[in-house]
Amino acid sequence: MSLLIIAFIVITVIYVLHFYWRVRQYPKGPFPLPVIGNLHQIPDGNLEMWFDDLSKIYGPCYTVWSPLPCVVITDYAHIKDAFVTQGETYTYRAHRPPESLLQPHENTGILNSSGDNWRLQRRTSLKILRDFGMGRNLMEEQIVKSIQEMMVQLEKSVDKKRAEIFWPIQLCVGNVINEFLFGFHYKYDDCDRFKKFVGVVDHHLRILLGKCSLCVSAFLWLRHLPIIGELGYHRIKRNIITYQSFIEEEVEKQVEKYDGSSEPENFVHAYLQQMKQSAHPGLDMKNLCACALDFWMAGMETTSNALRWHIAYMMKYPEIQDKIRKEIFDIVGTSRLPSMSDKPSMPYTQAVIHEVQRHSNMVPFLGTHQSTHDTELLGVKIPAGTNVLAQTWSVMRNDTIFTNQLSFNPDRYLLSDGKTFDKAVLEKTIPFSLGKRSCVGEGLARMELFLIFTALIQKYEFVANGPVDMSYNFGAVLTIKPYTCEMRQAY
Ligand code: HEM
Repeated sequence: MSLLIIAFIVITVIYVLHFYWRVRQYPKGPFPLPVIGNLHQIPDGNLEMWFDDLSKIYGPCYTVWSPLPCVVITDYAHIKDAFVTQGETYTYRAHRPPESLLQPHENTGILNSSGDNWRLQRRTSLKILRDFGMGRNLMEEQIVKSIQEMMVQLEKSVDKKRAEIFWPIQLCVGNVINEFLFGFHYKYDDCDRFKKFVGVVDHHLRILLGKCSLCVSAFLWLRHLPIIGELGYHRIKRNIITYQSFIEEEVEKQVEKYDGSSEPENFVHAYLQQMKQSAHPGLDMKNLCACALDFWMAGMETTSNALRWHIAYMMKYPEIQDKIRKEIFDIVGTSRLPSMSDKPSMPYTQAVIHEVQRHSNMVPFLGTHQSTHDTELLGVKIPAGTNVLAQTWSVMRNDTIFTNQLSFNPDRYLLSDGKTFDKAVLEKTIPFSLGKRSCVGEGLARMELFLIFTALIQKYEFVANGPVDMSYNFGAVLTIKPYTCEMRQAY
């Protein structure tokens, strides 16, 4: 018995010494405890604020033990050094739950894959996106079609004194992705299936960041325990399985329809054509489904939520709303919808879109990047295999290039002529991240934000029903709380 106790003490001492030896290999952060790391200090919500507060104590590069070591970087210089200057070193993702649960097959798709397969899927998807954006610009046509349907819906069925614009915007953005991926639109009066899966994604983004999932991520065996396993693993997995089957059904339908050689009409067709033409073993059905799932997941909540933020800011700052509408009327008039060819002539509107993205700061930190080998970040040693979490929220909130950072001021993006963009300010506005893993859908998202936002402002004046509440729900995407508004005809 006493031998067992001595063995236990010796093992514990070795473990503790080894743990603190490891702690010294990483940038200094809040003091971690053996086994649990900083888990006891990690707040249940608003992680972005906690990370920001820590950066004021430990600087812009520090480690949080969750209980796995995670290096947090919170300023532009470190993010640029990691993802641009040393881009190749930080392209891997951490292959652990909860992120890895998104895909039914390991290392498939774009969002959570790594290495050669990530490179292949990203390259193929970007090629398809580019092909659809060229020539007659299918992407713009699809967005305009979705806008027209949304406008009809807003005109006929919404109580304009207390309008709820949540679903019209969601369906408009959802239909753009759906049309791009699978070539069909949901009808406004027949979209229960769509609503069900939006609910699944929304739930996923909320439950993803809980403490239980952090524990399971560090100690995989915990998923077999009753409560922690349920909260940190099984409920996330169950939630996402319904969603995966929805995507697989839609892909299947397109596979049956497409002959493999005619002009592709949507992403699934184009990917099938690539499979046939290149015969690359990495281009297969598993990866096709995984990419489609990533696009649905990454492209819908972000863009629809961004548009809801835009309208909320317009209600809070009616004088800015009027100024945009004046620019729209001057350049586009009222007889047609705004188009992408109008964009270069509308610097003020562009400045407002940049400022909404900066100020709402709705993607607080990026998916985990992992270092592939021992390296240094601006002189600080980072061991191979370290998870790096970049908090772009802090850059866009604190960087001194943004004078009066907390005020909402679109003019900060324009030089005194009111037309030329201030490149230094733009450079640090990074809602889509930087470098090799930056957002694949950035071009599409920017097009949607411009076309949908300007179409809404052209047609309606949005007036708040009472004080505008700019608070948000915390999650992987910071979502503005649901609101109603009055919609007055603008012309
Ligand atoms: C306002 C809208 C959007 C914002 C703010 C946004 C932001 C981001 C951010 C911050 C990342 C993470 C980059 C990193 O880890 O370094 C990302 C990745 C990604 N986004 Fe977006 N995104 C938006 C819209 C879209 C759309 C419309 C699509 C597709 C149709 C899309 C597809 C993706 C994909 C596939 C990735 C993973 C890239 C990779 O891991 O290589 N996003 N996005």
